[in-house]
Amino acid sequence: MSAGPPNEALLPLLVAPLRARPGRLLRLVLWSLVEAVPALLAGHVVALAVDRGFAAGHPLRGLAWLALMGLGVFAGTWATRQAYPLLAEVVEPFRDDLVRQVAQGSLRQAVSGRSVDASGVSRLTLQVEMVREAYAGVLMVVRGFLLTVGGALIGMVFLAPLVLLLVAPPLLAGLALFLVLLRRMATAQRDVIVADERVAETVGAACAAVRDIAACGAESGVRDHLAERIDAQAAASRRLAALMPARVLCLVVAGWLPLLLLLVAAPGLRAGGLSTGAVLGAVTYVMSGLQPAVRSLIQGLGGSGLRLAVALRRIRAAYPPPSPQPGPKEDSARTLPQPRTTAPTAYDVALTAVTFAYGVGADPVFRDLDLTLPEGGHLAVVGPSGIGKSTLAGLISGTLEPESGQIRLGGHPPGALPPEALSARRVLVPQEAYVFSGSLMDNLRYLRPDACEDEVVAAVEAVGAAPLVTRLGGIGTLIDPATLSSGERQQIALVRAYLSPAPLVVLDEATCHLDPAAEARAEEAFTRRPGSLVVVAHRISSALRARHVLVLDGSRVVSGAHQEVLERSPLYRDLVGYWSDDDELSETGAGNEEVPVGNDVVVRANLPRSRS
Ligand SMILES: Nc1ncnc2c1ncn2[C@@H]1O[C@H](COP(=O)(O)OP(=O)(O)OP(=O)(O)O)[C@@H](O)[C@H]1O
Repeated sequence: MSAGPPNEALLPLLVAPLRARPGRLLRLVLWSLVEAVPALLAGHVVALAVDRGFAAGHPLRGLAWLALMGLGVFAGTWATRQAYPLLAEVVEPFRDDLVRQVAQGSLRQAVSGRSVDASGVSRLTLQVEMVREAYAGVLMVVRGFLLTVGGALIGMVFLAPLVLLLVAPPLLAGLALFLVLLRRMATAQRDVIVADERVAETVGAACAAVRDIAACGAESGVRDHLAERIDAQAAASRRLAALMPARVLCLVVAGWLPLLLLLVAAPGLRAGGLSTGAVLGAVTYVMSGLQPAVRSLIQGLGGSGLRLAVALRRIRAAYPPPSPQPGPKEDSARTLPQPRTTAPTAYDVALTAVTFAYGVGADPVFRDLDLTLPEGGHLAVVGPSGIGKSTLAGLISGTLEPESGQIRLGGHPPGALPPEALSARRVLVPQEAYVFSGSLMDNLRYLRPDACEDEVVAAVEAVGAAPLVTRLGGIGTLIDPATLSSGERQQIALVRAYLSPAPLVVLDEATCHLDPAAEARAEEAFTRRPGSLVVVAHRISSALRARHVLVLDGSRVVSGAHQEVLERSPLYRDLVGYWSDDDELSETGAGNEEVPVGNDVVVRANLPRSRS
């Protein structure tokens, strides 16, 4: 999961749910205006009650004014009751949108061959709940602040405009101070969450590997590593805690300083002609309006607001919304996918001195590997089981990062490309195909939602999945992945990849559950598809179809055209020789099925074990 927030402004994100529901927003504003009545009237009513009632020797009249205020409070409370359900109607769809975003982001990662961190997904869904609560809290606090402070300031304008000069400057200064502080607190809060997650990650990994740690005597190393992360967590928490007292300063400046100035200036105001009631009314506006509103704002934004900002940014960073899909193409272009027109990005592949190992201390699967695949290339990767074919597919596709060396996909490190840009360049179909519950149509065009029905049908035909689609009941049918065989799932994933706009297709034994004829049909379709093709060969026939072959045989890497590799690689000669020596099988071509390249049957094909 990404640790840092994207540079995305939060305000538009928070305002968008309100703007998306203008009717509710209007009703909310109207009820809020009614809610503002007590804040607006408070100072005036007190001034009238004092000047015309209590101070003028008419206590009953004074009480009557205060009773009028009671009516205003009652109206405000009734309006609050009406406004709450409207707030819920804004907040709940906002939560639904976020959940949808997390679910769709996970799906996109799964179908494009990226591994999905299940615990990360569950952490994020918890964060969605946190965002929902915090968003509701922030809406309440900000709305309350605007109503109360707005009402009090307008009330003061009508009561005694001079008072505003004493109240507004410290109020604005305190709020400005708080905004500056809020930015620093948001950064500190994010650091605390990231540090928390790092501790959880280390503890989780250590618990899972406790036997290995004990067996290797690595306890002290793990302990030191964990201690480092706990110290970092404590330091982040201390940094956040150190900022908290500054909130009090903001409250003092924005909430208490206006009151102090008012009290100090009271004799002068009285001497200038302001009545006792008006001075008391101004004090009421500050004490019962401004001050509580400022306190709620500072506490609310400093608590819920920070959680909202950090959690929302992390969700957006982990699962950015998909970029808008291009509109449907002209009818004449609907029969085949057009990768180069929909994704006009470069997609040549270049690996330079790439070294990769699974974990520190493990033997590298590749050391100083160089490989180039120009745009439009067709490469088959051949080698015994466990030699690194899937690892190579992962490196090319950006699901694995090299330990050293460079990988470039269209000139960019694939692992560093944003998910959308990566999906626009390449599609990886792993051995275990991913199919989700839903309509077959949604599954097939998941990587190209704008594909029209003709395009989907053409892709189904091309890949040879028409009998499967007919058997399932047509492309509109709902499917349950659990009822599909591995081969059927592979066919669905192959059509999905064929339809995708990505010009580079990486098939990692993606046809291993198909029979040889079905495999040939699918692979030939991808060969005709515009763009590049990398096939991790399950059968040697895949290599015979490719323009270039890369043989990984443990001690070295041999690549070139079929004939060239045949001359240079004994392993490749063995594989192809076995295939062509078997007359009965070679006549039909179905013999390919008997010479799998990438699993244990290789041993039975008389390949020396030392080569693997
Ligand atoms: N996630 C992993 N963690 C640790 N080691 C791994 C991991 N995945 C693969 N390996 C190891 O890396 C080496 C290369 O594996 P890889 O899956 O790339 O080989 P392969 O040629 O694709 O094999 P196969 O044909 O059986 O799929 C193997 O020794 C394998 O055990």
